[in-house]
Amino acid sequence: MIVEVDKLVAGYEQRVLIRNLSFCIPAPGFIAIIGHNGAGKTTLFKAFQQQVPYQGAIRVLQQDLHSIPNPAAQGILSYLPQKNIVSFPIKVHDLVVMGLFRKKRFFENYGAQDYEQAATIMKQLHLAHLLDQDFTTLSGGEQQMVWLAQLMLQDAGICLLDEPTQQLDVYYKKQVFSLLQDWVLQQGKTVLCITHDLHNLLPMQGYILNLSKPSPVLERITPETVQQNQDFLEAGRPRL
Ligand SMILES: Nc1ncnc2c1ncn2[C@@H]1O[C@H](COP(=O)(O)OP(=O)(O)OP(=O)(O)O)[C@@H](O)[C@H]1O
Repeated sequence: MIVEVDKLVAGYEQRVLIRNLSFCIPAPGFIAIIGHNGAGKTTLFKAFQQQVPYQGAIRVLQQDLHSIPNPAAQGILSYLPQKNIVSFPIKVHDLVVMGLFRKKRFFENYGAQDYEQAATIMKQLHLAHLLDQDFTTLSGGEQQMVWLAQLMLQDAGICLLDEPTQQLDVYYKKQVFSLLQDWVLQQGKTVLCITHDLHNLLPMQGYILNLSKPSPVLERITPETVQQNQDFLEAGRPRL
């Protein structure tokens, strides 16, 4: 079992957002996590990172997440947050290369080979022209692509992506979903991706987990399930 969520209950103080959520991902797969604003999608990722208290269990590779010290440093989990702000000038290649952090000792510098790896990833994403630019001068969408490149370099088995296509134009949205599909099918990664871009899911192989439903379960992505979930979300928001 790659990921197993068992009777998960999580939220903030008086407000329970995730009630008794259970699902299993037995083999590498793509899971689109959808739901209304405030449904608890990011909160689910926070539970994966032990940033909110929860009841129930989250197991990865048959191990309770509570018992794995720093899963990011071990290459088990990587996480791309919704907002990732950098407020100081830094070259794009210096930011991307940091994806190799777990292969470095504290204060060890990145070398020529590391920068080559960073450049290769950026070429794969057709973003090599940005390598030498100051990250803070890039457009929101370009910045998002750079974070994805850094996450690719981390090379973790399970990737948690919080709205990775939020600021992207239609071309890049399509590219990113196709890239995520390649991560799963060719590299055996498991990708949990929060998204509001339901129509981009149509060509994907994988599952939908709709956290706005009263009892969310993994639903295989088909034109019918995408439409059914779109209709469900458009029909109204649950009362809080
Ligand atoms: N630290 C916190 N303390 C109290 N409430 C919080 C905290 N963080 C988030 N919330 C609330 O929990 C609810 C769910 O937040 P969450 O970020 O999980 O939603 P989401 O499904 O990811 O939404 P969106 O689609 O808007 O990103 C929101 O109403 C939010 O205001």
